[in-house]
Amino acid sequence: MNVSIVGATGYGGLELIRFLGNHPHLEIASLHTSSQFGRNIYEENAHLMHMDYKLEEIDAEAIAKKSDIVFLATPSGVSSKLISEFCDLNIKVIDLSGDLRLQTPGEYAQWYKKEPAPQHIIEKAVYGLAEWNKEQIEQADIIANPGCYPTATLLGLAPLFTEGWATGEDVIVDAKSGVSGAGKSPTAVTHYSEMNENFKIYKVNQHQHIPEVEQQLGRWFADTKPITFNTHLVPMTRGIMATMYVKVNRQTTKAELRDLFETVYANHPFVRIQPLGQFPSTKQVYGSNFCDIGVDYDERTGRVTIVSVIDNLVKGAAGQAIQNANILMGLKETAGLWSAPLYP
Ligand SMILES: NC(=O)C1=CN([C@@H]2O[C@H](COP(=O)(O)OP(=O)(O)OC[C@H]3O[C@@H](n4cnc5c(N)ncnc54)[C@H](OP(=O)(O)O)[C@@H]3O)[C@@H](O)[C@H]2O)C=CC1
Ligand SMILES: CC(=O)N[C@@H](CCC(=O)OP(=O)(O)O)C(=O)O
Repeated sequence: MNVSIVGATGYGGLELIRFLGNHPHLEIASLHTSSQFGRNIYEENAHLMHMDYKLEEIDAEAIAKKSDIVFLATPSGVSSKLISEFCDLNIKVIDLSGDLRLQTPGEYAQWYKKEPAPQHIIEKAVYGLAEWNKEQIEQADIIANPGCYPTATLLGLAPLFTEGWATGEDVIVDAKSGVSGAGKSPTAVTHYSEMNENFKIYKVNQHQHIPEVEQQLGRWFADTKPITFNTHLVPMTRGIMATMYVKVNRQTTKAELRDLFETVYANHPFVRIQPLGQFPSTKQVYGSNFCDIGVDYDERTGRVTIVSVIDNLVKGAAGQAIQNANILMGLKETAGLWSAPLYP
């Protein structure tokens, strides 16, 4: 089966190329750019010197003739425009941006400060949280790949919200990301001398992933109230850690809580639950599609602490997009993705 990538020169696109290069069933048919036509992908990306792909312009009809799936690894505000061109063609679309995730266009305009995609397209898009929406993903024509922070957050909160443990109130998410989460172009916030030996909070109570997390929590548990969700930049290249604090509607024990997580994710190979008393670090998932989760119950406060880590570029972007492509094409979910994290 053939796939094409639009936005191939960005971090998400490059990570798609890295994994697809080893995929047993998906083959890269073409790579597309809005600014580097005719150049070879390795010219600015020396780590791909063993590959030979000319960057092509973005022509939806030509892409649909070559490929079964197109990945849009483009900034928000771009897919919302490109998507219409692909919609009437015989090709599946997996969008890595935030453009198709929010079902209410007004909410997208409010949080992204951009024009939303057409309503009929948003309605067709299936939210690609691969562990939870598998049946819908199998039938989808358009997949909205989840954001990096929402992936770590939702996988951590899902057992409580789907199994009737959540009160729906007072959820606090304290999340941190490596700098590659901000994409390839350096900015005044992300360049070396600003980020090295620094630690920053940003978009306080205004992060665009807040409505995405609340939307999915509300699907699982209708009485979900607004969450507190804040994000920090850490001077590392990859990785997200979301530390979450949640009140539950029962007295429990650490062991019972861990059993819940273990049971819920028993058939989901990419989610690994830590033994009791152990908590994950970002390095243990580096370069991989795993989401590792540690849990604890604080008897003094009645709060649950959940720590969830992913690699933002893999499970948080390209890896989950390929996992979704696998589900969409009826392949084994782990195809092309079953590799150990890079360590140390
Ligand atoms: N980085 C991360 O950890 C994550 C990113 N995402 C999302 O994935 C998407 C890609 O992110 P990322 O790869 O980090 O971003 P980058 O900024 O690294 O890359 C984006 C790419 O999009 C292309 N592009 C820019 N403008 C246009 C345009 N007008 N039309 C078509 N293509 C364009 C550029 O390539 P060229 O100039 O060659 O066209 C660029 O290389 C974003 O929406 C991001 O929010 C989601 C989860 C995690
Ligand atoms: C570290 C960092 O800056 N991360 C970005 C993630 C952006 C992203 O993935 O954007 P969408 O998913 O909304 O398209 C941020 O916090 O905005």
